[in-house]
Amino acid sequence: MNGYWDGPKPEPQVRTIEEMREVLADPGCTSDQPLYFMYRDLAKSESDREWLREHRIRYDITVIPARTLCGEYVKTKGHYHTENPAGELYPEIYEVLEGTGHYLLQTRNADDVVMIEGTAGDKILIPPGYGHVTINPGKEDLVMANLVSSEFSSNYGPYAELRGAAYYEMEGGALVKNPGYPDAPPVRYCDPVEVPDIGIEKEVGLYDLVGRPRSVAFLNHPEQFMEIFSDVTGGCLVMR
Ligand SMILES: O=P(O)(O)OC[C@H]1O[C@H](O)[C@H](O)[C@@H](O)[C@@H]1O
Repeated sequence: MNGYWDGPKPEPQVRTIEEMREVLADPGCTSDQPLYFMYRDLAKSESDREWLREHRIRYDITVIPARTLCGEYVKTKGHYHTENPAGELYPEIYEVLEGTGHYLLQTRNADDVVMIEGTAGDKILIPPGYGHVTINPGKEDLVMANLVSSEFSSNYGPYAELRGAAYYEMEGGALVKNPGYPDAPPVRYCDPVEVPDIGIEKEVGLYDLVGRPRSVAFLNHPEQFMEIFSDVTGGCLVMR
């Protein structure tokens, strides 16, 4: 992540293949290398850290090296988010800093499966109600940042039980249906978002939203933003 972060750099959390085995297309695959690196709860200064804490927001950077595991592109483990006090599931927003990301979203009962491709500068919204996996389908590292409520936690159980997301992306780009989801519909495709109303734009880095309460309020109060988000995705991402 050198070049994308000039603040204090903590030790990353590292995902190993052992933690990922149950969600891989080939659970018998072996690798002695770490799969991806998560630099969580970053802040460039003490005053930024205080602001992030006050507004209950976390900024993270994740680095996913370009590799395949027994023919499957390396991806994140996959999780759903918990509910906020208003009963809405927490959303999240990503920014691609380098490389290409395939964000594979699915509803809790997998009756909607959506792929969003992002390259440098693109912002990818994970709306309330969707779980997500990020895949690096490229030949270079995928470096991405995210803003998310510091109050949320990740629920990995449903992905683990069904052995991953509804589809596996294999080398060359083929999407192979996970037999654990016999009724999953075909993948739909949506685009990255811009939400100029609240200052989320391609040329504005996510970290630049630190210090702008209006830009990040949706992360803790998604229930107040459902219409805006439905509009900016042209209805492609259904708010649930
Ligand atoms: O938690 P995983 O499914 O491994 O996905 C990895 C990512 O998850 C969340 O979005 C976190 O906010 C990121 O810090 C992390 O990099």
